[in-house]
Amino acid sequence: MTNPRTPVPYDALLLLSFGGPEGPEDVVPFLENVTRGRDIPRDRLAEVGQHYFLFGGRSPINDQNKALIAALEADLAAAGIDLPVYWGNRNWEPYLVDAVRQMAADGRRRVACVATSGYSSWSSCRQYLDDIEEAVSAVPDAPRIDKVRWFAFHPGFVAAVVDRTLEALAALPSALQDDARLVFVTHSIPTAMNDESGPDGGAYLAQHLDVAAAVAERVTAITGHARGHELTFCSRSGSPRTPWLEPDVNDRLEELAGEGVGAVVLVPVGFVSDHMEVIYDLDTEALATAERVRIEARRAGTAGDDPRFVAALRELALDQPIEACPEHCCLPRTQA
Ligand SMILES: CC1=C(CCC(=O)O)c2cc3nc(cc4[nH]c(cc5[nH]c(cc1n2)c(C)c5CCC(=O)O)c(CCC(=O)O)c4C)C(CCC(=O)O)=C3C
Ligand SMILES: [Fe+2]
Repeated sequence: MTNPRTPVPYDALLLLSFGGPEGPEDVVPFLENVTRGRDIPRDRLAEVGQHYFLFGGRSPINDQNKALIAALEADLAAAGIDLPVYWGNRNWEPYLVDAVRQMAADGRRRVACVATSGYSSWSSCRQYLDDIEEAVSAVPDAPRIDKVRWFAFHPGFVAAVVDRTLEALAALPSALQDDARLVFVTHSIPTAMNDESGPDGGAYLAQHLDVAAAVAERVTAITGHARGHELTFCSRSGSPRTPWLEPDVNDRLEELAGEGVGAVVLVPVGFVSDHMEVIYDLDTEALATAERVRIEARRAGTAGDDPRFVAALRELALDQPIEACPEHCCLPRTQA
């Protein structure tokens, strides 16, 4: 049952995501799933648990994925493509393995997959490939699943982030808008993980710098005003002895205040929806830091279910055969 409108014989689309707790009783088991086999100190876990409890024990990520799926279904229908969309997560229900089981039961043979993570690295790409391999090997007659590689360079993603950035700029007091600095933010990862990311290493950082520069350039062209931009990091975890990518967004805001910067827009370019890392680490923590150091700050939205981003995901999945990552891509050197 292949689709005449797609050049590749995919018979389903799969959205693969992180998953998040639905209520207070889910928080601890969710965190156990996320950190199984990882070197995360106990007090860091307790602290992250508190972030979830502050929001009633519930992450917004599942609702955001439901909205993205509805938008994908509408986009496919408008493009005249008759393909079912399935959903599976790494760390919470609905689990990937159950989606694979359902696809097998429905007779799907070859599936195009997009993950809610737009950059290369073990955490943001390779781990999802491993999840797919594990789920597929656990299900008899599982379909073949091809996952889209890093996608944040896509003009549809960039256009959505540009618009969210312009909206945040416009929400600043008008006297501060022209000089507001664009502070792009993404999830920190261990520097070793960055060194091993992509086919040649260093891809996680390089990709973010490229996408941030593309967004800043569009914002300059549209507003007719060049403003400084830079990349910062949030959500550092792991052992304090392990180096992670820096500067932390909070530390950088303090420095910017010292340099006399009066206004910033935080642009969460590393994330595709306003999930917990965004509503806690940026909206709760970084915006409080900005207030303390007397910087006027606004947080730009994420691509979310912006129609240009949704169309980009459809194009990336279906317009040409999905190219597999090279064997050694994003693998720790000891495993490569
Ligand atoms: C690169 C990256 C992304 C972006 C790409 C992508 O989206 O995939 C991302 C997204 C997310 N991370 C999330 C949550 C968590 N990440 C953790 C831990 C970690 N993340 C890491 C990296 C990333 N994470 C790393 C290197 C660790 C250390 C442990 C390890 O080496 O694996 C922990 C454990 C506690 C802690 O250590 O902080 C939690 C709870 C949620 C869900 C939010 C919600 O519920 O709304 C989302 C979308
Ligand atoms: Fe994470």
